[in-house]
Amino acid sequence: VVGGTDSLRGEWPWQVTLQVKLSTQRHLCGGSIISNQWILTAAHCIDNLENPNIWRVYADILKLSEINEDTPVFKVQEIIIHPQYVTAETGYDIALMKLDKPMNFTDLQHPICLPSKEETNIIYTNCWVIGWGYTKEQDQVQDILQKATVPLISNEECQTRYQQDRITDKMICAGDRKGGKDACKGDSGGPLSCKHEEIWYVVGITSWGEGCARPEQPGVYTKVAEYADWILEKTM
Ligand SMILES: COC(=O)Nc1ccc2c(c1)CCCCCCC[C@H](NC(=O)/C=C/c1cc(Cl)ccc1-n1cnnn1)c1nc-2c(Cl)[nH]1
Repeated sequence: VVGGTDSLRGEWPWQVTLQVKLSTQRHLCGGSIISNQWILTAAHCIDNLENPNIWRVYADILKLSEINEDTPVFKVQEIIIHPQYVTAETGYDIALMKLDKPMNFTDLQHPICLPSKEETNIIYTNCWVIGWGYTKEQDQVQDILQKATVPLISNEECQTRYQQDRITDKMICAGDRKGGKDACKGDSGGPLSCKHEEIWYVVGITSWGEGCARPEQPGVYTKVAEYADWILEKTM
């Protein structure tokens, strides 16, 4: 996250770090707890990593350095990638991971609400991008989970910023016109979390953008409300 600050422990109890264990293990993407056995993330995180057995899911983590062999970990029994996904820029950048066992919820690890399809005309004014990603374009993954507020912008304005791409109605954009705050490498798959009438919703999934926090280059997120039916069909 560019332009963010350190999160507090328990501030984002639905945020998980999705890690891949090959010869070594490392953070790959963010994800959101949406039920006791399902994690929501971006399909592009799974590119060429479709084998569920290599994934490790950690919840209730503030610092990546707190993860070691003794840290409670979830394995993944199933990965569902949206059937129309090809690349992040062309959309359908959404995937589900089924945990090998149901998670016990605590104050520090529990789900975020899904926005419902009917609520696609809510004006969200309190949205946060969260992650352990880079704080500038050439950087490295951060130890402490970062947070930054970003304003949602209209798809019409977003389309004017991305003439080479098609900003579809299943995408949502966020960022200040002057830049400065945005997701960056290592944040993708994580939630764009918006608080509305005292309840938090996963309004977006961090997907793509041209550089990080550049002026007039907003972040592009998968618009979760447009996939409510698909998520319920796959997870119920
Ligand atoms: C020590 O461990 C590490 O360093 N891990 C580790 C460290 C970094 C990375 C990995 C692992 C995952 C790579 C493959 C999967 C994922 C591949 C794509 C992914 N993109 C993003 O996270 C955000 C994109 C993004 C999103 C918005 Cl909304 C706006 C601007 C964006 N950016 C534009 N340019 N940069 N960001 C990414 N993630 C990384 C890179 Cl490198 N790129």
